[in-house]
Amino acid sequence: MSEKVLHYNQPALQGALQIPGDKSVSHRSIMLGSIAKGVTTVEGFLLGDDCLDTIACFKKLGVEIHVEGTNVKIESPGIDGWSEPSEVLYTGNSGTTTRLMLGILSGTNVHVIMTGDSSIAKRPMKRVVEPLRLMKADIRGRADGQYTPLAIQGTTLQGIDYKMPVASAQVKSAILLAGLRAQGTTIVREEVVSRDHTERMLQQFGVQVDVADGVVTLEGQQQLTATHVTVPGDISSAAFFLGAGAIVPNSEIVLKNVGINPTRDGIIDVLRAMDANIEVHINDEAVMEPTASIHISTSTLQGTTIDGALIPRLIDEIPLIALLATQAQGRTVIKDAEELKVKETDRIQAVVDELKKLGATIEATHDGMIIEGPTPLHGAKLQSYGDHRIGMMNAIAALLTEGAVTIDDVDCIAISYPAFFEHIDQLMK
Ligand SMILES: O=C(O)C1=C[C@@H](OP(=O)(O)O)[C@@H](O)[C@H](O)C1
Ligand SMILES: C=C(OP(=O)(O)O)C(=O)O
Repeated sequence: MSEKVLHYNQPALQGALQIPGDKSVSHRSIMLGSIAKGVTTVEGFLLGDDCLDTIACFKKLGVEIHVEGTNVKIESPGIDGWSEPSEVLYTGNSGTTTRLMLGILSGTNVHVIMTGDSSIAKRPMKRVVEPLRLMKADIRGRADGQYTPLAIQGTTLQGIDYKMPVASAQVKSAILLAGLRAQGTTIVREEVVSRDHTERMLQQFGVQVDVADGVVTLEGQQQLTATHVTVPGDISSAAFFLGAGAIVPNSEIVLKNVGINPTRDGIIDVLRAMDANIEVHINDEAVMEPTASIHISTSTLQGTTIDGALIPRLIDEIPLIALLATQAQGRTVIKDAEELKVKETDRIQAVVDELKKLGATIEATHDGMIIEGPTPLHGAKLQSYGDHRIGMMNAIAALLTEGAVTIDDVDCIAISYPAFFEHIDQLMK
């Protein structure tokens, strides 16, 4: 665990950044490329620790994967040709890897044991295991399959018609990926729509998936056709610099290659609602995952309310949004965000505790937080709780303080954004 002392002395941020690959799309490119027989190529892959753990899992299943810079070549015998691994699959810190792999592995003919780090060991897996068991999956784990380590014996699955009890793309994706192998039709019904990268990418691999009014339908036993995947930049990574550009004095930033999938772009709506100086220049709407160049400059922000269907569209950006709210005029209310409690750490508690240490006026509620602004922030000793998004929120806060901010663990930031500190330095030149 490496500590870092940040003493930026209130810089102005100027210039352009190329945003690195989207974590959700990168995971899925390896997964679908491994299910498909033949050669799949990926460009713009995120070399974050979570995505590298996904690659390591599929290598253990006998898939050949070569990484060269941000290009990846996947040569797979196809899901029916995977070999039974003699070692445990390690999913690290990645909820996405663990939950989507559960769905994929349930319908294979291999036995696998999966485990992750100490954070994964606390994250709820029953939300995926329960619907998969209804599909006849054979999964065992601690507390009746709630926690890792998990043992999966691949078997023949049945399609399911499932109403989602929680807005979660990981649960939806696990069911759809199991449904691909199942007998009959699989239907997933969402009351609040979660990110749809799996549906989009399945279509790109030639799978017939119907999506209408929050209902996703696919027929089982479809084959995937190997293809080429272009990964858009990660809007969840870009968010930290969108935020920095809006609150650090005398700043003007251009973020290039930002994925603006409408199930992910809630941060743009929030910045607009807060009166930020933001301009979005769309590159090409016709591609599977559209991207844009986003211009942002120092803004006088207003408080806002964030709730309901907006929450899944910005769930990972809430730590950063809370920091923005400390600099906005008036009250910001974040509600309907209980899901934050079951991320890498309890993000409601972590955000409130760390921003309070910096001098913010912020209170936790049962499903979110309430922030009063603007408040000047001062230096402090902060914790990341091994959570990359909390680590990055802390580091962006350090751009505003006169005194130094010490962060206990900055290594965790490499989970989703290995170039994060280089990018801060790039904008300060
Ligand atoms: O499907 C995905 O790639 C993800 C879905 C979200 O989690 P939930 O499905 O738990 O909401 C998100 O928080 C996570 O960072 C990535
Ligand atoms: C919650 C996150 O990821 P995961 O669920 O894949 O660990 C995240 O990246 O913020």
